[in-house]
Amino acid sequence: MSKRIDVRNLNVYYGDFLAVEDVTMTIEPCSVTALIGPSGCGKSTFLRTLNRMHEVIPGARVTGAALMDGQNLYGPGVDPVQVRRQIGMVFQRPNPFPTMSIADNVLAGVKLNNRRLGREESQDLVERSLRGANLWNEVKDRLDRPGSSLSGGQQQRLCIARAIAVKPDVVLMDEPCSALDPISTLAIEDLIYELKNDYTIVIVTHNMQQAARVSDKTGFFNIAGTGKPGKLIEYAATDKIFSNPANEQTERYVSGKFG
Ligand SMILES: Nc1ncnc2c1ncn2[C@@H]1O[C@H](COP(=O)(O)OP(=O)(O)OP(=O)(O)O)[C@@H](O)[C@H]1O
Repeated sequence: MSKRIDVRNLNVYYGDFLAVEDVTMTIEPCSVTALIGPSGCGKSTFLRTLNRMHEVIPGARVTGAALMDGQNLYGPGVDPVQVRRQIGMVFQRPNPFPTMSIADNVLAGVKLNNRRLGREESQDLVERSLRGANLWNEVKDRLDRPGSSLSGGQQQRLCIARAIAVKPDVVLMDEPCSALDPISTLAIEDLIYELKNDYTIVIVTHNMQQAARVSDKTGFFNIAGTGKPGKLIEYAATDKIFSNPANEQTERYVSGKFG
């Protein structure tokens, strides 16, 4: 089930370094939200805080709050592993387990969560997840082949199938197409468009055309200079950000004058 995320006055630190300052935004369910901005402005850092993935980096921490349907993801007693089950992530480079079969790759996240599945249930889940990731027709006759036997674009869709197999509420994507050719990129963009019917999607992208094509809302982050924190400069409907932004920095960035 797709859920809303409310970020309130979130600061993100690496040790003493304030990497992202004071972000407040509401990410709507059943929608695609794109995060854009120049290199180093903190898009990926911010994205990772939404499922507490930044905590795998020693010294990384946040202040402020991020709520999912009202529940503070940083509240006392909240298990980050459980947060990551509800809020899945797809990375820049497709990272299937290379020697594991296609079917086992789909089930890998579910098994990590210690769920035992019967044979029929496993087969159903593999098929449903691969259909959900628009990959079923291409792989249905070779489910026992290794994940590494697929093309890069297929591997990325396999990773999306793995992410949705655990039935998350939100899927975070960190530049999911940057390692892919244009045709595979379009396949992933079509998929993102379909996935928003069932999930809240947040995508970091360097590609402004991609943000314009796939997202409903766009957040523009910027940085005042090296060593300064990244900030959310403007957050609005994607049409508005690209055609009539309120902030001059946004206008300069989306019109290609810097970045
Ligand atoms: N693991 C880390 N340890 C310390 N500092 C980090 C770490 N990861 C990122 N940073 C710093 O945090 C700031 C934001 O980096 P981040 O990668 O989030 O930016 P970004 O907007 O996603 O950049 P890009 O578009 O180049 O991927 C940068 O100053 C970066 O050097």
